[in-house]
Amino acid sequence: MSSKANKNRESQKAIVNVAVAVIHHKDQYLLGFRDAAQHQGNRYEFVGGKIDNNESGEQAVIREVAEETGIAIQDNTIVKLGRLHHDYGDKQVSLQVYKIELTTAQYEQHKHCQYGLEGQALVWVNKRDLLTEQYPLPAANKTILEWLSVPTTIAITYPLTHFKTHSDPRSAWLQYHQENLASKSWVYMRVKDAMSEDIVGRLMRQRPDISVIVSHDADYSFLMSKDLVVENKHTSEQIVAHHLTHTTLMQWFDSIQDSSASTQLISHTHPLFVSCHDAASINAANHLASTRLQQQLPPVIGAFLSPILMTQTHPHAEPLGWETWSSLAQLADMPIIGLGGLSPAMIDQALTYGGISVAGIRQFY
Ligand SMILES: Nc1nc2c([nH]c(=O)n2[C@H]2C[C@H](O)[C@@H](COP(=O)(O)OP(=O)(O)OP(=O)(O)O)O2)c(=O)[nH]1
Repeated sequence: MSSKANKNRESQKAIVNVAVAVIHHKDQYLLGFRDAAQHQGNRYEFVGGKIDNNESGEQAVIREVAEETGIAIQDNTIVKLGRLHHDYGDKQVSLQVYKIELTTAQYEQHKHCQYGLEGQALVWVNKRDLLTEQYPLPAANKTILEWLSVPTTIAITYPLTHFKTHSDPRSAWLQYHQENLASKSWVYMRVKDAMSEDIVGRLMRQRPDISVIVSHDADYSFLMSKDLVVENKHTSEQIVAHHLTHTTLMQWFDSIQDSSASTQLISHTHPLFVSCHDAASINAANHLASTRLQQQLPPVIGAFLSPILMTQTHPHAEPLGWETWSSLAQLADMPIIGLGGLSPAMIDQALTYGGISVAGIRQFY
């Protein structure tokens, strides 16, 4: 084989490790433009570049942002959003993606810069335009946009048993959530009752403003009915993701280890959230995330990692505490959502410890 062919083979096999910086100030996000001559050229990109040998992803992201934009981010909170592998055919990349919020002073200083330090065009775009793909990005970034769609707070419904003293618990559950859920919130419908589809469906019809996460194995096909168009939106569109409990996630993982068992089919239609409590379940979640990317299925967009603190709903579960939670969060290839004894105001603490959102029941409505 010629040395050129050998070289081609080598370059196809080698995975390029890249640090990617999602830099934003509130809803304004910074994009660069990739020159036509570059790999994946003539597209927008997040600031970033190759991770050097002996450099961590975080060190690389600080260096790349300084080299490309002159913005010094070493004192900002740098949160790992996720890691993903993408095969472009001519090149394989492993992206380590970080989210960095600039201070108002940093943003004011750089918001009018039209060119970066390497002569590349820079542009600030609003989040809605970014997520609706008004700015073409490399294909691998599709997953990053899905990760960014996850809001900083997620409300979780009370279990049906919370209303067990009421004469009609299902009506009480429905009325409580209909009246109390915050406008336009993302809500994880955790009813903990096998026969809950009808009340979840009714809540969705009564509150067309909310986006919902539902159990991956519940049957919501009735929401596809032609009649269920509320405020110009089809009710089924309210389902933004499916959810896998810790138990289901581990069952899926066990089934892929055991070649004689049939692997559980998990939603081909929606992105996924999973629940994790320890390193083993995060490992399973990482396998699930990479399997879905390989199969070009909607990605895993978040993992609820719990319990951080003592909770009233799970009084016997040993809390992880912030330090352990943080080291587990670092292992995950997807955005981490803090859960267990938190309030929405604890988002800054969650960011500092490596999470991107907080979730909960009582204080989140
Ligand atoms: N910076 C950046 N790179 C991205 C993004 N999405 C994505 O797939 N990539 C890919 C494109 C490139 O193959 C690689 C980035 O490496 P790079 O910026 O050092 O690549 P380059 O072409 O400038 O480097 P070179 O080979 O010319 O030295 O990661 C993104 O949002 N930002």
